[in-house]
Amino acid sequence: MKIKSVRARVFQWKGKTVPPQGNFCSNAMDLLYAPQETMSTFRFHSWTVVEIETDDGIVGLGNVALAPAIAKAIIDQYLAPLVVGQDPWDYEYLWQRMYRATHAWGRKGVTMAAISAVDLAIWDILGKSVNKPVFKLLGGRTKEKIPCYYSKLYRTDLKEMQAEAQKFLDQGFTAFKMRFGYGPAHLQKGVVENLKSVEAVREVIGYDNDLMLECYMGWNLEYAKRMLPKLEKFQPRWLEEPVIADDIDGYAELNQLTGIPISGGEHEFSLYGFKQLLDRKAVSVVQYDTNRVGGITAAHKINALCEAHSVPVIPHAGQMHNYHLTMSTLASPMSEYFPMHDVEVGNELFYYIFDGEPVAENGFLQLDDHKPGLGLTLKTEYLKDFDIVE
Ligand SMILES: O=C(O)C(=O)C[C@@H](O)CO
Ligand SMILES: [Mg+2]
Repeated sequence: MKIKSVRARVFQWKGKTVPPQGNFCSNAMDLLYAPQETMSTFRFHSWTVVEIETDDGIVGLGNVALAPAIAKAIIDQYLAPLVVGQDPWDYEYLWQRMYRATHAWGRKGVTMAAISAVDLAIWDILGKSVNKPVFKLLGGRTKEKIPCYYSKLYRTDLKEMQAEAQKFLDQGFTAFKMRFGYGPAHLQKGVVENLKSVEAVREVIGYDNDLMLECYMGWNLEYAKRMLPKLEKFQPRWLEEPVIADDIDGYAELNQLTGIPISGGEHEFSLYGFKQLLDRKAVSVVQYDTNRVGGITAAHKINALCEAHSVPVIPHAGQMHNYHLTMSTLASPMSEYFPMHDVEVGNELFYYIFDGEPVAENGFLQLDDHKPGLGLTLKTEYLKDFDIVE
């Protein structure tokens, strides 16, 4: 079997979006004076879809959400020529070819995200060519079904957050991730508001359900050191991305500071990036995203590294490319789960592009043993809401 063609298209959402609401998610731009709404650079309103066709007519689907137009350019100009004419079963060789050919300017960020999209499509081909789901090629079914946590609860009016938490508690979720709205720039009032929001959600879900706290790189070391002791009484399962991804020393200091585990990794890349995080005990939960970190080829290696370090892997974002990694290893106890809703930040855009995503039931997800490859197809229902750039 040989790769015949690589097609990368950018799906640009032009449908309805929920307008940004104030401080609904702390983020790295909060620490700067930013004339526009600070979360604007972290909205995912476009997505690049990669379709790789083989000489015997199998089409593999990959995807990338980070800087999708740039990722497409990297795929078209640099990565596609490296894989066309090659055997997709030589996936390690092809991954190394893409990684080393772009090493001078790649390694992390959008280049590794572009490599991930090509790698996902290759693994989709592999599964389809042997009529097996990808997780069966990685280690098989390690769980009867995948526990997942409800992830949204952006900072809005406290009563609205409580109603949202109650709605999904009633749907059987036993784990919830909420977002802080405030950071160092919002002074002591922001500290009080942050603590109020955690108290409000705990009031609804109680203490026999898990609560995870998301900072999305919006704090700094000094502020996180002030906040962590104040948060201990709420017994969070983890505090996520308190500082920017490059501040590994900051992560490591915070991870030893209190009994609250620090999580991160959705903005880290490659096996080497996670070796650094684990060697320095910077995180207690690893959260790579398989469409960023280097695809399935890289994520599978990182799963083994995490197993050796006894650090759990709970990939960022849910989505099918991550579910296969979680299903295939005991090192990954659960998945993140975004429900489908109106397009807001954009993590939910995946549902408008692809069919095949499992819907959570009572806080669990199921994968089909008999659905080959990643188990996704392109959805046609919302095509009118996208401009598609070839
Ligand atoms: O789901 C996460 O962990 C994210 O970081 C998503 C991002 O949009 C902030 O909520
Ligand atoms: Mg996150």
